Amino acid sequence: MPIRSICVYCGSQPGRDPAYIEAGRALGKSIAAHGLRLVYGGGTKGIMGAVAAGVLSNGGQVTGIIPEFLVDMEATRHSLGQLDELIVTEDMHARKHKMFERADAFVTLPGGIGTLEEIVEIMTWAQLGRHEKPMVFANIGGFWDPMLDLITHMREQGFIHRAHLVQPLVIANVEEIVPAILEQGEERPPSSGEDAVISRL
Ligand SMILES: Nc1ncnc2c1ncn2[C@@H]1O[C@H](COP(=O)(O)O)[C@@H](O)[C@H]1O
Repeated sequence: MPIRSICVYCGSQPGRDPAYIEAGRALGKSIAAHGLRLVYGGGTKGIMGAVAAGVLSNGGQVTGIIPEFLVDMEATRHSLGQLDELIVTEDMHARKHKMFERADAFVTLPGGIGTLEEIVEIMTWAQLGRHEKPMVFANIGGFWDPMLDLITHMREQGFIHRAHLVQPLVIANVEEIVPAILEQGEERPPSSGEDAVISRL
């Protein structure tokens, strides 16, 4: 499956550790350097803004997908105008579906409830066999460890069915994320997904 675009889910806030913003910028830079398009939620603040800035300042392409009601919560409409593609949707459901359609892979940086909901939905759709797109937890400073422990607990307790379909990569080093996705995209067709690239749950 050729990888042309990567959807990044992340916090609309910067978080406490400056490493999160740095990771956002570095991931954006890496996406641009590999000639891929960023698909994201259109936010210009927090880690979302850092990822988009990282892509744009390195000559990359960005699609922002944002529901109408969030546009006016952004700092300036001008900053949204800097994206090379802006899609305004009617509501959150349409936004998430459009992000899914437009992306060939998904990366989750640190974030809050919104970020959590987005990646959990994508994992749910993988479990249901709706897609085989690569999914990555960018485990900056171990941020996702509690979530990964919970998923392991669910699996051990027999609540994750078709577990072979829900095998996100867990990668702590931002520089390794895009290469790992590209490698999985090359390897993957049909029913694979069993081999570890970096580390899997
Ligand atoms: N200002 C915002 N612009 C775009 N999207 C936003 C904004 N604020 C929140 N969101 C939504 O929340 C997630 C990230 O949520 P966190 O709770 O900060 O993790 C983002 O993808 C949007 O769905």
